[in-house]
Amino acid sequence: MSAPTAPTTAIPSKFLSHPDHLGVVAVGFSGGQCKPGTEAAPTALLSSGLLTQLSSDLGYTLHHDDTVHTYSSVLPASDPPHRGMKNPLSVSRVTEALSKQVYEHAKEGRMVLTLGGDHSIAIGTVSGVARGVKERTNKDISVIWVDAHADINTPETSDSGNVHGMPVAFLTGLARDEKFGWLDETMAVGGRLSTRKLVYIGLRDIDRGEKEILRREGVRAFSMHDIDRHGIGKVMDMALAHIGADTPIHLSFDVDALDPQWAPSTGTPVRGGLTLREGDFICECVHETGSLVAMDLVEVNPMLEEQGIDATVRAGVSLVRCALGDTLL
Ligand SMILES: NC(=[NH2+])NCCC[C@H](N)C(=O)O
Ligand SMILES: [Mn+2]
Ligand SMILES: [Mn+2]
Repeated sequence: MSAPTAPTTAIPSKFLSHPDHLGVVAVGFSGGQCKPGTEAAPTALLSSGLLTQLSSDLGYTLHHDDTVHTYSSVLPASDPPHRGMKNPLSVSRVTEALSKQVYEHAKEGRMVLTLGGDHSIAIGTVSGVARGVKERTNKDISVIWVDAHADINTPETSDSGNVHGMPVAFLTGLARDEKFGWLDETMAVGGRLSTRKLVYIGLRDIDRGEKEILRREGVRAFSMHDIDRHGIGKVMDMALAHIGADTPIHLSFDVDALDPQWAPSTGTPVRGGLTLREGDFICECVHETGSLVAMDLVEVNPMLEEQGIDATVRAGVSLVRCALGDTLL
């Protein structure tokens, strides 16, 4: 077995057989919430030259089908609410298809980058990565969820019925539904995501029912309060210590973790968030572990706050570059 080769500046990931190969999946989906626009995010991110930067600056070999997937062939003709969830069948079918795409990259031992789309798509990405990594390395992944929100509502605790507020509940098995039967099968290999293998960073807008779940499950969560108190450096030390060095990491980055000053074009902005530099720092630290196996960038909405689109897209590009090994010096 030959030693894995690293991209120009990036640290080769310990858990990938091809750390310099990057699978890219572009997901044009907005059905996990009610504001149109997140389906246009991948095109905005791609046309800013993100992939060229990843190949020429960072040295990745890209595996991308040059398609922004809308999954129109699997979308149902009618999709009535179910247990209060909006578009349940659409979310289920899209995330099922996405899970397979992501799994194909993960099982080859590539790094996987998914450009959303709203955050409901993480049901597909995390399940696909978990299965691929488990089959290849026999290890369970950890998830670092960077977000203003916890996205751990069950259909019953959710006030909005938007599934982008529920992906963590489905991934952990705190919520189950017969419409998401495929998820039980996909996660049968590695088991559901354990709440002990989940770390939140950037939280500041948590629903009452979610607070109860976080407390009851003892989830490791770093809110903006913790970042103010300890500084982002200490918070990252604590977050990564909780995960440990021998665990593959999936980084799911919701752009609304950043303060709206840096990322205004997003559907559920919350003031008092991370600076862009803090967001980049989180990504740099995760990269430095050498444990990263996948990243999602979600909730960019080019149809909102039109004066802020460029800033939001640039912020997104910067986060991805940092997670994939760009360095300041
Ligand atoms: N991925 C997101 N931006 N989620 C926002 C969720 C907001 C709220 N907690 C809800 O359940 O609807
Ligand atoms: Mn959010
Ligand atoms: Mn989110």
